[in-house]
Amino acid sequence: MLRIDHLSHRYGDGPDVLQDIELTVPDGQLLTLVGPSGCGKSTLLRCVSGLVRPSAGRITLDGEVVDGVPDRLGVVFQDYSRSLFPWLSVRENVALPLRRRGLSRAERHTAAVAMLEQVGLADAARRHPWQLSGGMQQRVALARALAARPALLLMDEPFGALDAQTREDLEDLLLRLHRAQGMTTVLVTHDIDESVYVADRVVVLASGPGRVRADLPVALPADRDQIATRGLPEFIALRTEVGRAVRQGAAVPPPRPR
Ligand SMILES: Nc1ncnc2c1ncn2[C@@H]1O[C@H](COP(=O)(O)OP(=O)(O)OP(=O)(O)O)[C@@H](O)[C@H]1O
Repeated sequence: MLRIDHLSHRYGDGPDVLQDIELTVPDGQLLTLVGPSGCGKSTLLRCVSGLVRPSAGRITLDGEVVDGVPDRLGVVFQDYSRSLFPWLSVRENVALPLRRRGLSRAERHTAAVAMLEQVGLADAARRHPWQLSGGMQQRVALARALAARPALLLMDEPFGALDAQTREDLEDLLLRLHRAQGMTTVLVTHDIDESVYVADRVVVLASGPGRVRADLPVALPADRDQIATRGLPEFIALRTEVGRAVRQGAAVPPPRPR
């Protein structure tokens, strides 16, 4: 279980970016985090990843205080072109984090190939990241994040740079992998439809300073389908509610339409 307890954060002597965040994420939940630009979503993710030490409060993962990068953590960021090592093959990129788990070279090889099969890229194992499309590179990044079977997966706008069709394919891939591995997942997105489509729960942050504005369970059938699910009245009602909470949570209200 991931627990965020009275977390506040400010950079240097600036104003509070996050204020008194309280969240408990049960094991295996897929939580999406949305909110107006600058409300502190990435900062919260950095705190959870142990990369940023919060100014106040604490984070625990399975009861242990997060005060550095947790062992059983996987991360995927938006910028796939910079997150993969261009001089390593796709398989070597995926196998790299497995070194920390003390696996032999042969075991790392086998685990990486198995993971690449799961993301539909077994045939690309010997290629280099720069020889792949953006969507394929992000599949590699996902395979690398999940190869070591993390307990916690953090994703910051992972599909933001992809075209609409590829984005939908990757959303469905994430759902499949999440079902297979059951890792607790926190995904930051700007896309309100995406935040509802992939989630078990949507948390909306308000800005100035960032705090929890809405915490909404997603009561949609577990089997999601890009066309059928998005057409359900429950989906449409929830995306409207999330959209409204995001707009109300912006520090500066958007201009009224003339
Ligand atoms: N390293 C930093 N030093 C100082 N201020 C920072 C730093 N990183 C972020 N901030 C500030 O903290 C606030 C929250 O930024 P953050 O990137 O966490 O928001 P966000 O909700 O992820 O934004 P966006 O949706 O635009 O990506 C912003 O005002 C930003 O300028």
